[in-house]
Amino acid sequence: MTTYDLIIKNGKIVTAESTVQGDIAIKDGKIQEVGQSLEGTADRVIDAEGLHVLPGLIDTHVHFNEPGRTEWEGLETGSRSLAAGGVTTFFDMPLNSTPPTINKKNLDLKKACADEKSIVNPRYWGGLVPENIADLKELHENGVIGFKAFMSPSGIADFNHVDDETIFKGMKEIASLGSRLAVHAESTVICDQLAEEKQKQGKTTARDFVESRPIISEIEAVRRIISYAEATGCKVHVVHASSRKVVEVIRAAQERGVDITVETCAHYLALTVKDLEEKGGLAKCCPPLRDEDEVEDLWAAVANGEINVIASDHSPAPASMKTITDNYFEGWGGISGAQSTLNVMLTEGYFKRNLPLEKIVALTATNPAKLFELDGKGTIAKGYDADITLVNLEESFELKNEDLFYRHQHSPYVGMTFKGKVKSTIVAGEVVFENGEITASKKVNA
Ligand SMILES: NC(=O)NC(NC(N)=O)C(=O)[O-]
Ligand SMILES: [Zn+2]
Ligand SMILES: [Zn+2]
Repeated sequence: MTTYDLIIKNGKIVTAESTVQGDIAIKDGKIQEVGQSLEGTADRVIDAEGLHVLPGLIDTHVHFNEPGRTEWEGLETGSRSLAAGGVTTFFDMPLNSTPPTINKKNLDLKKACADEKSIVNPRYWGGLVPENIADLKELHENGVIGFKAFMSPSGIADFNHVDDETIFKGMKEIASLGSRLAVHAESTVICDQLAEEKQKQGKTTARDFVESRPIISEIEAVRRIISYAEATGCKVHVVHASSRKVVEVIRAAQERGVDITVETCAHYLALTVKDLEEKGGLAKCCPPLRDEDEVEDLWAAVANGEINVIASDHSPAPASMKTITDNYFEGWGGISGAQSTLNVMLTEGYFKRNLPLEKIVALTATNPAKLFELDGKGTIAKGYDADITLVNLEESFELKNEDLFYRHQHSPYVGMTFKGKVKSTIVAGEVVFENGEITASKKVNA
């Protein structure tokens, strides 16, 4: 009889294709067998009767800010929060860490931190900034997922946004490497001009801030990047699209044969301008939250297969930087949400809008694995990595600050009631989170 490290028995196994009751046998970090009534013994057997068993989520967009800005988050707290949220792999953004990931030396620094501290699988975006086109090749050779550029100011002094000339040159280089450019697509001209007008008139409410970063600003930047993609052949991934109107522009380009994909984030599907008004800085991000009709339209885009991936864009900061008294142009733009993506998708998607579980798995695990060529990840099947999360769909809970594993225990999702609770998260066969506790063997004393 075969001996395994772990057997997960009798769960409802969800993949992008189907949901089937069965067992999963794991050894040496890999899924060895998936099937009904598997034979064999194991060091540990988890009874998953009544639970759903999903591939661990792949969060393609987080800012963990390490090295250099761990007072905002860090790889230990950041990765723990992911484990608690059922996420087993993350792609860390090149900015907010200091130094930013814009050359191999800096990438090596970040890798060393993650190797020491992360309890889930790390991957890295490289940055494209006006100063580093000569470094892209080496970053690519050292395994970055792709390159992230800002088309408008990033809010971080050591990560400059790209002017049109740099982005064009960068895209030529990235195309020659066969890699992909991820863009923060907002128009500097539109946002800067509108913000200046508003502030001159003393208009600084949440609504004023949102109006200074309108959907057309995203559309303008996306249209420009599409033109450059068509001219250079560079593959493009638009991050955090806040509206279906942005997605429609991308769809039209896809239909012409442009290799362009799109991410949206849980907060654009769960929160509105009203939350920004009520919760203040906790709900401030760029592009900003939109109104309810936009949220519904974005869900329609999700249901219709128009979105490739859903990420958190976890961009945390200390409470002092998130406090807005009356000027919404002040205060850090970035949402703390890494722990809640699956909760949002289950509560707002599966339960409220009948979005099938299989689609949630596709958007949060299978699609990102395929798009970014992560071998052995993104589904539950023989030979794949044993990156898995177990969820109880019957359990509801109200999210409390003390439930959060972030360095700063705040989030616009606090106070919301979610249905569907993560019970365990397994990374390469090791249970790293179980019943509300981190159980990973990796211990960090930093
Ligand atoms: N420097 C950041 O972390 N920026 C992030 N901030 C947001 N989304 O508000 C982002 O992804 O643009
Ligand atoms: Zn961004
Ligand atoms: Zn981001």
